[in-house]
Amino acid sequence: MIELHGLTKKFAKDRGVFDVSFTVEPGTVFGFIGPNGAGKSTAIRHLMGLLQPDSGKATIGGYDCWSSSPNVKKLVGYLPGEISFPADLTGDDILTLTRRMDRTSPERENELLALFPLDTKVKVRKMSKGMKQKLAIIRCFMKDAPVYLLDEPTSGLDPLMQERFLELVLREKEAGKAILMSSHHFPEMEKTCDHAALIRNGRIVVSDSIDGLIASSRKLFHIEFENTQSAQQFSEAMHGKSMGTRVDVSVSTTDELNTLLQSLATYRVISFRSAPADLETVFIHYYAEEESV
Ligand SMILES: Nc1ncnc2c1ncn2[C@@H]1O[C@H](COP(=O)(O)OP(=O)(O)OP(=O)(O)O)[C@@H](O)[C@H]1O
Repeated sequence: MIELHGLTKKFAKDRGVFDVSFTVEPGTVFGFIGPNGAGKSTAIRHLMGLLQPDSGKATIGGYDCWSSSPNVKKLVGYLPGEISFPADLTGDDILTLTRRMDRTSPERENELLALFPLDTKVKVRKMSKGMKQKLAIIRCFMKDAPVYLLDEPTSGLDPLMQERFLELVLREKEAGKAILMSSHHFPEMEKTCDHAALIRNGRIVVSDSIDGLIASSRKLFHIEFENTQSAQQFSEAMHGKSMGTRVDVSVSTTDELNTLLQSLATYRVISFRSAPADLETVFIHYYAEEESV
């Protein structure tokens, strides 16, 4: 439904997106992860027909996002990363405009207003960041679109609203929508996404199903030894991190795991715990590498 094929747009050296390809099928959520300035919004703006690629292409429902932009826009609910409603309009004004433009159903609008309560009489200039975000979410989902492009959708929302937003995304996914969602928030990606890709310096560096990503991640173990001397010895041998009698150590291959278990068998161990693998473990080191560049 959503397809990027070798999408390339160069703003400056290493700035932009380079040879980005992925597909989002109906009834699935695709997570787009990456450090600040990595190229997530640029890719999403191409899908909205707001930018013309230098090469490659973006299509939605078979329509080219640049040359058939009006057809694409009919299929898409878009939540931009930066909300910029006219400051002098009220929430009601914006919802009325949306109703007219997208011929939305009053039931869907009321349902969304019940999920994300909002004083719609207030002018945009007087709204908090979270209020504007709720208004943008209501506006985006009022359109019962087959495709949603969501750029950092939970930014500014409080935890209850974040939770409601995730429920809404899961419901829309059940209804067969194709959803692309960019975020820096790993737990919410893990709850909603079927597939995720990490983009860095404009290039996709990892892309897989969530289960595949987690299965391939480094496994972290917390081990408690009888004394600090054993902990230190073991930690040095296994390149772990020791804190008193405790050692944290991670492994990525079966060979490494077996070396760890063999070495451990020569010590008296008090407790051995494996930390649950999650998306954060998979991706966080890409963010750390970015910092050290
Ligand atoms: N119109 C533009 N002209 C020139 N450079 C741009 C333009 N839009 C984006 N860039 C640059 O392209 C790169 C990617 O920006 P983009 O906004 O896509 O990142 P992002 O992954 O969405 O970041 P964030 O997580 O901070 O929102 C950045 O280096 C940015 O400065």
